[in-house]
Amino acid sequence: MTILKKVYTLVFLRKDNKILLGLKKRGFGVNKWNGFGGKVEPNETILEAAARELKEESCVDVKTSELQNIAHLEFTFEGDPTMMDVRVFSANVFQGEPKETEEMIPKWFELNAIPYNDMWPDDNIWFPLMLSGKLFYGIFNFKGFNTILNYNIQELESMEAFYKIHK
Ligand SMILES: CNc1ncnc2c1ncn2[C@@H]1O[C@H](COP(=O)(O)OP(=O)(O)OP(=O)(O)O)[C@@H](O)[C@H]1O
Repeated sequence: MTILKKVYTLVFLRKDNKILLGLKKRGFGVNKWNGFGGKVEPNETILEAAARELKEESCVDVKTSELQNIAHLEFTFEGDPTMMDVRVFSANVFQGEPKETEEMIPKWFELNAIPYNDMWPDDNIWFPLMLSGKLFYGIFNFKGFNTILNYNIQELESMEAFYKIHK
């Protein structure tokens, strides 16, 4: 039974038909390529957390007004009562060049060369929706960290409308 919910951010930068991913050097998702993000702290908004985590992990600055919320993902892991509630954002306006940090090694990838084999297994399910500009809501139920027991994805008309009914 899911009884706890933790809110996370996940930010993808886009430039010239490329997407910025970071190779996680430690902690949850170590050795996987992913967007940049982490837990929302109690004293900040979700947008502030998204910009802060991007800065901490890649040294890139983004204005919160440039972050477009494109998806809501929910991850559960069999036997773990915590649900990860992940707010996904994309931005194509930002300041500074990505640099390696203690947490991530950043790299731009061509959209036809995304390293799905070295990413979370849910990514190759929902990246195509993100890359075709769709808004969506996905839930994924994992067994361990490599097996998806079941999932469901729904395309959305607008994120605002979704959050009006999904609190
Ligand atoms: C299960 N399938 C998944 N697929 C794609 N992305 C996933 C994911 N599960 C977690 N994520 C993302 O991974 C980051 C973890 O963040 P994480 O490093 O744990 O957070 P934070 O930096 O606050 O932690 P510490 O400060 O190290 O405790 C965070 O962006 C979160 O959205």
